[in-house]
Amino acid sequence: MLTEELLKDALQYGKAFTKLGMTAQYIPQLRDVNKYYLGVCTMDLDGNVLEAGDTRIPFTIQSISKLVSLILAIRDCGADHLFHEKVGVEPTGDPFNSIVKLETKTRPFNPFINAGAITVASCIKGKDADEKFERFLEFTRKLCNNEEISLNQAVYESERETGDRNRALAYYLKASGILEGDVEECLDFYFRMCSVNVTAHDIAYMSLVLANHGVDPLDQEELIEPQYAKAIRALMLTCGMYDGSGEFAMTVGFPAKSGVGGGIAVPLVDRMGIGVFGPALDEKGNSAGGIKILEYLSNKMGISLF
Ligand SMILES: NC(=O)CC[C@H](N)C(=O)O
Repeated sequence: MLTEELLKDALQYGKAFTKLGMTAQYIPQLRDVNKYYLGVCTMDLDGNVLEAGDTRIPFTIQSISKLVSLILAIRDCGADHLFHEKVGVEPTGDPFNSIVKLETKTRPFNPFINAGAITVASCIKGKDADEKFERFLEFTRKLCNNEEISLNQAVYESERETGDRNRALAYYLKASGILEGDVEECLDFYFRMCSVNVTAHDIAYMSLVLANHGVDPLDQEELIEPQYAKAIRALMLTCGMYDGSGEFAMTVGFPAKSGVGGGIAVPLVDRMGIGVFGPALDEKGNSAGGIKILEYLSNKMGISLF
Protein backbone atom coordinates (compact mmCIF):
# COMPACT_ATOMS: atom_id res chain seq x y z
CA MET A 1 0.00 0.00 0.00
CA LEU A 2 1.20 3.48 -0.81
CA THR A 3 1.55 5.69 2.27
CA GLU A 4 2.96 9.15 2.86
CA GLU A 5 5.81 7.46 4.74
CA LEU A 6 6.73 5.31 1.75
CA LEU A 7 6.64 8.30 -0.58
CA LYS A 8 8.98 10.22 1.74
CA ASP A 9 11.35 7.25 1.85
CA ALA A 10 11.31 7.10 -1.95
CA LEU A 11 12.12 10.83 -2.09
CA GLN A 12 15.01 10.38 0.35
CA TYR A 13 16.33 7.52 -1.75
CA GLY A 14 16.07 9.55 -4.96
CA LYS A 15 17.83 12.58 -3.43
CA ALA A 16 21.16 10.80 -3.29
CA PHE A 17 21.14 10.59 -7.09
CA THR A 18 20.44 14.24 -7.92
CA LYS A 19 24.07 15.19 -7.43
CA LEU A 20 25.09 12.67 -10.09
CA GLY A 21 22.95 14.33 -12.76
CA MET A 22 23.10 17.68 -14.56
CA THR A 23 20.41 20.10 -15.68
CA ALA A 24 19.87 20.29 -19.46
CA GLN A 25 22.95 22.17 -20.62
CA TYR A 26 21.87 22.94 -24.18
CA ILE A 27 19.02 25.27 -23.23
CA PRO A 28 20.49 28.17 -21.19
CA GLN A 29 17.30 28.80 -19.17
CA LEU A 30 17.19 25.14 -18.09
CA ARG A 31 20.90 24.95 -17.32
CA ASP A 32 20.49 27.48 -14.51
CA VAL A 33 17.72 25.65 -12.58
CA ASN A 34 18.57 24.32 -9.08
CA LYS A 35 19.47 20.70 -9.77
CA TYR A 36 18.66 19.56 -6.25
CA TYR A 37 14.91 20.05 -6.62
CA LEU A 38 13.08 16.76 -6.28
CA GLY A 39 9.41 15.98 -5.78
CA VAL A 40 6.81 13.27 -6.34
CA CYS A 41 3.02 13.42 -6.38
CA THR A 42 0.63 10.48 -6.65
CA MET A 43 -3.12 10.55 -7.32
CA ASP A 44 -5.30 7.48 -7.25
CA LEU A 45 -8.74 6.85 -8.70
CA ASP A 46 -10.39 7.23 -5.28
CA GLY A 47 -9.18 10.82 -5.07
CA ASN A 48 -6.26 10.23 -2.69
CA VAL A 49 -3.40 12.65 -3.35
CA LEU A 50 0.04 12.23 -1.76
CA GLU A 51 2.94 14.62 -2.19
CA ALA A 52 6.58 14.67 -1.08
CA GLY A 53 9.24 17.28 -1.84
CA ASP A 54 9.07 19.93 -4.56
CA THR A 55 5.70 19.11 -6.10
CA ARG A 56 4.54 22.72 -6.51
CA ILE A 57 7.68 24.17 -8.12
CA PRO A 58 6.96 25.07 -11.77
CA PHE A 59 9.17 23.58 -14.45
CA THR A 60 8.79 23.40 -18.23
CA ILE A 61 6.88 20.42 -19.55
CA GLN A 62 9.36 19.83 -22.42
CA SER A 63 8.91 16.42 -24.01
CA ILE A 64 5.95 15.49 -21.83
CA SER A 65 4.10 17.94 -24.11
CA LYS A 66 4.52 15.31 -26.83
CA LEU A 67 1.71 13.33 -25.20
CA VAL A 68 -0.67 16.28 -25.52
CA SER A 69 0.29 17.17 -29.09
CA LEU A 70 -0.01 13.53 -30.15
CA ILE A 71 -3.60 13.35 -28.92
CA LEU A 72 -4.48 16.57 -30.78
CA ALA A 73 -2.81 15.36 -33.99
CA ILE A 74 -4.60 12.00 -33.86
CA ARG A 75 -7.87 13.93 -33.62
CA ASP A 76 -6.97 16.35 -36.42
CA CYS A 77 -5.38 13.93 -38.92
CA GLY A 78 -6.70 10.53 -37.85
CA ALA A 79 -4.57 7.76 -36.31
CA ASP A 80 -4.32 5.87 -39.62
CA HIS A 81 -2.85 8.76 -41.53
CA LEU A 82 -0.57 9.82 -38.67
CA PHE A 83 0.86 6.37 -37.93
CA HIS A 84 1.06 5.17 -41.53
CA GLU A 85 2.24 8.28 -43.34
CA LYS A 86 3.95 10.50 -40.80
CA VAL A 87 5.58 8.69 -37.86
CA GLY A 88 6.24 5.12 -36.79
CA VAL A 89 5.73 3.45 -33.41
CA GLU A 90 9.11 1.83 -32.84
CA PRO A 91 11.94 2.74 -30.44
CA THR A 92 15.11 4.09 -32.04
CA GLY A 93 17.87 3.31 -29.58
CA ASP A 94 19.24 6.77 -30.44
CA PRO A 95 19.22 10.00 -28.40
CA PHE A 96 15.98 12.03 -28.53
CA ASN A 97 17.44 14.73 -30.79
CA SER A 98 19.25 12.38 -33.16
CA ILE A 99 19.18 13.04 -36.90
CA VAL A 100 21.02 9.92 -38.08
CA LYS A 101 18.06 7.74 -39.11
CA LEU A 102 16.24 10.42 -41.10
CA GLU A 103 18.24 9.78 -44.23
CA THR A 104 17.83 5.99 -44.31
CA LYS A 105 14.23 5.82 -43.05
CA THR A 106 12.11 8.70 -44.25
CA ARG A 107 9.54 8.68 -41.43
CA PRO A 108 10.71 9.43 -37.88
CA PHE A 109 10.62 6.20 -35.85
CA ASN A 110 8.14 7.40 -33.23
CA PRO A 111 6.26 10.52 -32.07
CA PHE A 112 8.36 11.03 -28.91
CA ILE A 113 11.77 11.70 -30.44
CA ASN A 114 12.20 15.32 -31.55
CA ALA A 115 11.94 14.52 -35.27
CA GLY A 116 8.69 12.66 -34.63
CA ALA A 117 7.27 15.33 -32.34
CA ILE A 118 8.07 18.12 -34.80
CA THR A 119 6.26 16.12 -37.49
CA VAL A 120 3.29 15.56 -35.17
CA ALA A 121 3.26 19.30 -34.36
CA SER A 122 2.93 20.03 -38.10
CA CYS A 123 -0.23 17.88 -38.23
CA ILE A 124 -2.11 19.93 -35.65
CA LYS A 125 -4.74 22.20 -37.14
CA GLY A 126 -4.68 25.97 -36.68
CA LYS A 127 -4.22 28.93 -39.01
CA ASP A 128 -0.88 29.85 -37.40
CA ALA A 129 1.37 29.02 -34.44
CA ASP A 130 -0.77 31.22 -32.16
CA GLU A 131 -3.94 29.30 -32.88
CA LYS A 132 -2.22 25.91 -32.58
CA PHE A 133 -0.68 26.94 -29.29
CA GLU A 134 -4.03 28.18 -27.93
CA ARG A 135 -5.55 24.78 -28.63
CA PHE A 136 -2.55 23.03 -27.07
CA LEU A 137 -2.70 25.20 -23.95
CA GLU A 138 -6.41 24.77 -23.47
CA PHE A 139 -6.12 20.99 -23.75
CA THR A 140 -3.09 20.82 -21.42
CA ARG A 141 -5.06 22.80 -18.82
CA LYS A 142 -7.89 20.27 -19.07
CA LEU A 143 -5.60 17.27 -18.86
CA CYS A 144 -3.87 18.73 -15.78
CA ASN A 145 -7.10 20.10 -14.25
CA ASN A 146 -5.39 23.46 -13.83
CA GLU A 147 -6.60 26.62 -15.58
CA GLU A 148 -3.49 28.54 -14.49
CA ILE A 149 -1.04 26.68 -16.71
CA SER A 150 0.78 29.12 -19.00
CA LEU A 151 3.85 29.73 -21.16
CA ASN A 152 7.28 30.33 -19.64
CA GLN A 153 8.33 33.15 -21.96
CA ALA A 154 12.02 33.10 -20.97
CA VAL A 155 12.40 29.37 -21.66
CA TYR A 156 10.53 29.74 -24.95
CA GLU A 157 12.92 32.48 -26.10
CA SER A 158 15.90 30.46 -24.91
CA GLU A 159 14.73 27.41 -26.89
CA ARG A 160 14.03 29.48 -29.97
CA GLU A 161 17.46 31.09 -29.85
CA THR A 162 19.36 27.84 -29.37
CA GLY A 163 17.15 25.36 -31.27
CA ASP A 164 19.29 24.93 -34.37
CA ARG A 165 19.36 21.18 -34.08
CA ASN A 166 15.56 21.08 -34.09
CA ARG A 167 15.61 23.50 -37.03
CA ALA A 168 17.91 21.10 -38.89
CA LEU A 169 15.54 18.19 -38.18
CA ALA A 170 12.52 20.19 -39.33
CA TYR A 171 14.08 21.37 -42.61
CA TYR A 172 15.28 17.86 -43.35
CA LEU A 173 11.75 16.54 -42.76
CA LYS A 174 10.38 19.23 -45.05
CA ALA A 175 12.85 18.29 -47.80
CA SER A 176 11.76 14.63 -47.47
CA GLY A 177 8.10 15.57 -47.88
CA ILE A 178 7.17 14.39 -44.36
CA LEU A 179 6.67 17.81 -42.83
CA GLU A 180 4.09 19.89 -44.67
CA GLY A 181 3.43 23.59 -44.33
CA ASP A 182 5.61 26.40 -43.04
CA VAL A 183 8.67 25.09 -41.18
CA GLU A 184 9.28 28.18 -39.03
CA GLU A 185 5.61 28.31 -38.02
CA CYS A 186 5.76 24.65 -37.00
CA LEU A 187 8.98 25.16 -35.02
CA ASP A 188 7.58 28.21 -33.29
CA PHE A 189 4.62 26.15 -32.08
CA TYR A 190 6.94 23.26 -31.09
CA PHE A 191 9.20 25.55 -29.01
CA ARG A 192 6.18 27.04 -27.29
CA MET A 193 4.54 23.72 -26.46
CA CYS A 194 7.81 22.56 -24.84
CA SER A 195 7.99 25.75 -22.76
CA VAL A 196 4.74 25.53 -20.84
CA ASN A 197 5.13 25.60 -17.06
CA VAL A 198 3.68 22.71 -15.06
CA THR A 199 4.26 21.11 -11.65
CA ALA A 200 4.60 17.49 -10.50
CA HIS A 201 1.02 17.86 -9.23
CA ASP A 202 -0.18 18.82 -12.75
CA ILE A 203 1.69 15.96 -14.36
CA ALA A 204 0.23 13.49 -11.86
CA TYR A 205 -3.27 14.55 -12.89
CA MET A 206 -2.49 14.16 -16.60
CA SER A 207 -1.10 10.70 -15.83
CA LEU A 208 -4.21 9.82 -13.85
CA VAL A 209 -6.41 10.67 -16.86
CA LEU A 210 -4.26 8.37 -19.03
CA ALA A 211 -4.44 5.66 -16.33
CA ASN A 212 -8.23 6.06 -16.27
CA HIS A 213 -8.55 5.26 -20.00
CA GLY A 214 -8.69 8.93 -20.96
CA VAL A 215 -11.58 9.84 -18.66
CA ASP A 216 -11.30 12.78 -16.25
CA PRO A 217 -11.96 11.12 -12.87
CA LEU A 218 -13.58 14.26 -11.42
CA ASP A 219 -16.40 14.87 -13.91
CA GLN A 220 -16.19 11.68 -16.01
CA GLU A 221 -15.57 13.68 -19.20
CA GLU A 222 -13.80 11.63 -21.85
CA LEU A 223 -10.73 13.74 -22.67
CA ILE A 224 -8.91 11.09 -24.70
CA GLU A 225 -10.58 8.32 -26.70
CA PRO A 226 -9.87 5.10 -24.69
CA GLN A 227 -8.18 3.28 -27.59
CA TYR A 228 -5.76 6.19 -28.00
CA ALA A 229 -5.07 6.37 -24.26
CA LYS A 230 -4.13 2.70 -24.54
CA ALA A 231 -1.93 3.29 -27.60
CA ILE A 232 -0.18 6.19 -25.87
CA ARG A 233 0.52 4.16 -22.72
CA ALA A 234 2.05 1.46 -24.94
CA LEU A 235 4.22 4.02 -26.75
CA MET A 236 5.29 5.46 -23.39
CA LEU A 237 6.51 2.03 -22.35
CA THR A 238 8.56 1.42 -25.50
CA CYS A 239 9.70 4.97 -26.37
CA GLY A 240 8.83 7.32 -23.48
CA MET A 241 12.29 7.38 -21.90
CA TYR A 242 14.10 7.58 -25.29
CA ASP A 243 17.14 5.33 -25.53
CA GLY A 244 16.72 4.59 -21.82
CA SER A 245 13.27 2.97 -22.33
CA GLY A 246 14.49 -0.63 -22.27
CA GLU A 247 16.47 -0.22 -19.07
CA PHE A 248 13.59 1.67 -17.45
CA ALA A 249 11.22 -1.19 -18.36
CA MET A 250 13.63 -3.63 -16.75
CA THR A 251 14.32 -1.72 -13.54
CA VAL A 252 11.01 0.11 -13.01
CA GLY A 253 8.53 -1.60 -15.30
CA PHE A 254 5.74 0.78 -16.27
CA PRO A 255 4.86 3.37 -18.94
CA ALA A 256 6.48 6.77 -18.47
CA LYS A 257 7.23 9.95 -20.40
CA SER A 258 10.09 12.22 -19.45
CA GLY A 259 11.14 15.73 -20.43
CA VAL A 260 14.44 17.60 -20.16
CA GLY A 261 12.81 20.02 -17.71
CA GLY A 262 13.07 17.12 -15.24
CA GLY A 263 9.48 15.87 -15.29
CA ILE A 264 8.29 12.28 -15.60
CA ALA A 265 4.63 11.35 -16.12
CA VAL A 266 3.57 7.82 -15.13
CA PRO A 267 0.12 6.35 -15.75
CA LEU A 268 -0.52 3.10 -13.83
CA VAL A 269 -3.59 1.80 -15.56
CA ASP A 270 -6.74 1.48 -13.40
CA ARG A 271 -4.66 2.51 -10.44
CA MET A 272 -2.99 5.92 -10.25
CA GLY A 273 -1.09 8.75 -11.90
CA ILE A 274 2.39 9.73 -10.72
CA GLY A 275 4.15 13.01 -11.45
CA VAL A 276 7.84 13.43 -10.68
CA PHE A 277 10.10 16.47 -10.92
CA GLY A 278 13.88 16.44 -10.64
CA PRO A 279 15.88 18.60 -13.09
CA ALA A 280 19.20 16.78 -12.64
CA LEU A 281 19.26 14.55 -15.71
CA ASP A 282 21.18 11.39 -16.52
CA GLU A 283 23.14 10.99 -19.75
CA LYS A 284 19.98 10.01 -21.66
CA GLY A 285 18.16 13.20 -20.64
CA ASN A 286 15.88 11.58 -18.05
CA SER A 287 15.52 12.78 -14.44
CA ALA A 288 18.23 10.97 -12.47
CA GLY A 289 16.56 11.30 -9.05
CA GLY A 290 13.09 10.86 -10.56
CA ILE A 291 13.93 7.46 -12.01
CA LYS A 292 15.28 6.34 -8.65
CA ILE A 293 12.08 7.42 -6.88
CA LEU A 294 10.05 5.37 -9.35
CA GLU A 295 12.39 2.39 -9.01
CA TYR A 296 12.01 2.53 -5.23
CA LEU A 297 8.21 2.68 -5.41
CA SER A 298 8.05 -0.09 -8.02
CA ASN A 299 10.16 -2.43 -5.89
CA LYS A 300 8.52 -1.66 -2.53
CA MET A 301 4.99 -1.85 -3.89
CA GLY A 302 5.64 -4.72 -6.31
CA ILE A 303 3.96 -2.82 -9.14
CA SER A 304 6.26 -3.54 -12.10
CA LEU A 305 4.13 -4.78 -15.00
CA PHE A 306 6.61 -7.58 -15.42
N1 LIG B 1 13.72 15.58 -24.37
C1 LIG B 1 13.14 16.75 -24.35
O1 LIG B 1 12.46 17.09 -23.40
C2 LIG B 1 13.41 17.62 -25.55
C3 LIG B 1 12.55 18.84 -25.66
C4 LIG B 1 13.33 20.08 -26.02
N2 LIG B 1 12.44 21.21 -26.09
C5 LIG B 1 14.03 19.91 -27.35
O2 LIG B 1 13.42 20.06 -28.34
O3 LIG B 1 15.20 19.63 -27.43
